[in-house]
Amino acid sequence: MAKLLTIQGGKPLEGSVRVRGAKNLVPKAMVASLLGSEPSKLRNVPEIKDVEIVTNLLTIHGVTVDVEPETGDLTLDPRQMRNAEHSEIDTHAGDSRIPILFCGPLMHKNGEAFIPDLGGCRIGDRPIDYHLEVLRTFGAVVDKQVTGIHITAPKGLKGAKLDLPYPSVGATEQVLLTAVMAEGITELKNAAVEPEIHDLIAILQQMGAIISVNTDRTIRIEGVDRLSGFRHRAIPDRNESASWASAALVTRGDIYVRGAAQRDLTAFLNTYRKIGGEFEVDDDGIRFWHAGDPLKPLVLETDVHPGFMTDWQQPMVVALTQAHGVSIVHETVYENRFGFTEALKRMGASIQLHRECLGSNPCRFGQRNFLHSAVISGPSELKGTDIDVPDLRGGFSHLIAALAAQGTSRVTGIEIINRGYERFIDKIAGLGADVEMTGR
Ligand SMILES: CC(=O)N[C@H]1[C@@H](OP(=O)(O)OP(=O)(O)OC[C@H]2O[C@@H](n3ccc(=O)[nH]c3=O)[C@H](O)[C@@H]2O)O[C@H](CO)[C@@H](O)[C@@H]1O
Ligand SMILES: C=C(OP(=O)(O)O)C(=O)O
Repeated sequence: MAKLLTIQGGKPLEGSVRVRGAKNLVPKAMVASLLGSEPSKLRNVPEIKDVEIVTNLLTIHGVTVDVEPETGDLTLDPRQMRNAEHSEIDTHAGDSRIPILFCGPLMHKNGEAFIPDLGGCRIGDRPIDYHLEVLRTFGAVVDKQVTGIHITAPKGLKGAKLDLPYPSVGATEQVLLTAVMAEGITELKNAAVEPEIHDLIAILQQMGAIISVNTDRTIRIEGVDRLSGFRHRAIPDRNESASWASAALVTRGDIYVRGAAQRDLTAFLNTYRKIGGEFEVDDDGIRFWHAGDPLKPLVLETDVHPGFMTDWQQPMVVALTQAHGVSIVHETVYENRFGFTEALKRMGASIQLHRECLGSNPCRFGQRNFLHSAVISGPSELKGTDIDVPDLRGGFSHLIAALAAQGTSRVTGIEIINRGYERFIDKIAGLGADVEMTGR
């Protein structure tokens, strides 16, 4: 029988949760360890599915990965690295987006890479054209095959002048992980500058890389012949922190998020204050709570860093269903990130989706046929329903809507949420939620 989570809603979430290393950094740091001639140690690693997937991928490439789940200490030893069989790699097709980042390290170390079809949240087309274009500019030869891509560098990888059409996080990481050991200098314009990118740069610098970041989104990398290992504590997961903050608002609760870092949440905290949420920062985390006054509607646009992160959008939309008035959310990073609102509407929320750009940020989706703006009228009384989780953040958003709703919700597909939220059922139960898991 498939796993089923039954939620009796209507109780405020109250108490404390711990957030560990960022889902959007930890797997990339693990990939970086491939570049080292010595073992690396990563601390603050959460027990999430994406870490398990990358552990398996590294293991089949001969890397020894030792994990202490309780302390979150991970040791990665690449000294026996080897090429993996395509059939072994194929078993990870569709699991996550991380395999595409193996290209540079595997080409540097093994002379070739085979990358399976990617997974990740279905929130848009998510092409990899920028990745392939930058790899080709470094000198790679890309052979698209039926089950993935085979990539080689017969003449070696050489530093290049690159300019991304959009500041893609993944493509920036692709450049970093390839350029650090490419011959000569790489200059990347229009790079992503998310906190997770800076953390990856810190890791690569520890390994011996030479990387500078300018204020104009330009990153300059001087290739080196050899990298050693790193010892690093992963930055906390700002997206999980923001998710719990929204959960406190939606359920009229009070949640202390141990490990949350204010530095990486500036845009989120500004929005949280505008909607009427309260927060208090201390040395160990941030307390988030609903102050009791009616929540205020907002006009919000997602953007690349330092803007309002797209991964915060979905839980925040649930909070906006409880605000008094009309809110507008313009999603400018992914063309199709409002699919999760269908279940919210079934729960009683009033949300209309629009193809037009309802905002002032230049957006790539305006002249195309994508429902990427939402108008939310609140407050709505939410009622429990049956839900099948569509994607990671959409799934968490459905959970918090169900926790706030009157009545019972039955949620399937919750495994998807494990990709980025560590022990989330224990956490919501610890915050006082009335939940029951059945099935396996
Ligand atoms: C594992 C991970 O870290 N995932 C995060 C990462 O995803 P990811 O790195 O996949 O996201 P990108 O920043 O690359 O994507 C941003 C936009 O660029 C487009 N694009 C990207 C690459 C490409 O080759 N061609 C192209 O058109 C995408 O379709 C999307 O519209 O950054 C996103 C934006 O902050 C976050 O939402 C994800 O949580
Ligand atoms: C979109 C996300 O992740 P991924 O890129 O791994 O699909 C996310 O974390 O919200």
